[in-house]
Amino acid sequence: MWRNSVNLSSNLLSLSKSNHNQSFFLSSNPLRSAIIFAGHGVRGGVSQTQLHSSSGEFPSSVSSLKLGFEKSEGERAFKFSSSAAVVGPSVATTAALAKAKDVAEAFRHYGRCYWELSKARLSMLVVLTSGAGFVLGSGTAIDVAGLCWTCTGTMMVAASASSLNQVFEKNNDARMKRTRQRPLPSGRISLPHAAIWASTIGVTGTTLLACKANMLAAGLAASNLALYAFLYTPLKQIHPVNTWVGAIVGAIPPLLGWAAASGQVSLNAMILPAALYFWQLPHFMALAYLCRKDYADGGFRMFSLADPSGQRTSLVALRNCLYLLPLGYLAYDWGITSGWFCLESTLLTLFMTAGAVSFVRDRTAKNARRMFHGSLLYLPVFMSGMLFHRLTDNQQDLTETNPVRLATETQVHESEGDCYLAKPRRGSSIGIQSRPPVAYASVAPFPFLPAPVYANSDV
Ligand SMILES: CC(C)=CCC/C(C)=C/CC/C(C)=C/COP(=O)(O)OP(=O)(O)O
Repeated sequence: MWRNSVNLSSNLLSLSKSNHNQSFFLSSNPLRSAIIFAGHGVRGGVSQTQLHSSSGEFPSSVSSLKLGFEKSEGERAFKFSSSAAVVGPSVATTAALAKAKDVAEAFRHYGRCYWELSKARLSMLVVLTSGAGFVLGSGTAIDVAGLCWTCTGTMMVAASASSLNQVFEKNNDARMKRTRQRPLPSGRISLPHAAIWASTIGVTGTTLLACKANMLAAGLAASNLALYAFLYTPLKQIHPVNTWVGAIVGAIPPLLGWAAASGQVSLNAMILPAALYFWQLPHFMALAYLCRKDYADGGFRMFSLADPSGQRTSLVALRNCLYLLPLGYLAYDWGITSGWFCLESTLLTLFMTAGAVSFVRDRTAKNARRMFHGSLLYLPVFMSGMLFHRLTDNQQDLTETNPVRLATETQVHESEGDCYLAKPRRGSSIGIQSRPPVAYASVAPFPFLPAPVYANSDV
């Protein structure tokens, strides 16, 4: 590290417009500095210039630099007068470096503020759920570009929702240990700046979804933003029902993804949203129990506040774990995944339920934390399992319309370690076709015989 300090005319460079004898100061605000530099066709006049350097860094702010300039018509170059010819370029370099450093610092500072305002890790989880919904809602081929656009749009709208949430909760966040270091309560960014950031990315993300996915996906994203920022957020200070409203907010992104891929929402689009809805209750009940003092300090009316013993909180968590149990079977029954997912999902849910049972029986912080960590594990495993065992339309097609091919391909897949025996996807035109009895008969006892093809099976 080394320090350059510029010592010009009693440590100041005088920046003046010769016509008006007006001084300009290079602001520590990089934007202002940039505007000052870019906005004037100037010739720099520097006198009694002296440079000295000692160990350390560049001055973090150049606000103490005062340069003398003569305005020169049409000349945009940053030029020094001849009296400064010897040291001029060094001074220019130093000033430019200081300015660049200021700009870089501003980028870092605001970048970090935007990252925190966006609750970036939560928003990325939201994007994962939306991406998973997109893949599940895709037929046979996944539109990768569409997936990327959907994820980008979802990220922007989710970031906007989280930023608005912090704009509205600035004072509450200031009173909570967990949140008082956030950009707004800590004063690192102003309220209007945060609001402008939130609005800009919200509008951009929604527009992106409307243009690159479809209006249904954009509508779901915008409605979800409104639900989170304008209903859930104020409800947190009014009524414990907020957790259930928040669970709806968390459940919508996979539906958004499905809608972006397929242009519609149907019953079989609901498995992942339902999983997210029920999953959030044990997750947030554990959090609300562990942080109940903090929430009370912040003025939030969480369910756990009115339940000092934690009994009702733990029962809500357990009940919602149990609601997760049938989802694996439904995913299989509705033709979304193979039977393996039914098995895996059931085991996984039983694992999380065991955590909830321990919490019900012994309501300690340790058990609440265990249930919380179990919930953290649950979601990625559940989603990965669902994606891994998902059935494409072609695979579902095999189950109903071409049993011979099904039998053959099932053998192939069984030998590969995964059998995708599945029921037809509900609501799919493939799944509801009925086949003439002879077609069934051709499978067994003579599976090698081709099934007769009927031009119109209704006849
Ligand atoms: C597409 C779109 C708009 C998606 C939005 C998804 C989203 C933001 C989900 C968050 C769900 C939720 C209840 C979080 C907790 O917020 P909190 O306010 O209780 O958290 P805090 O106490 O940490 O502020």
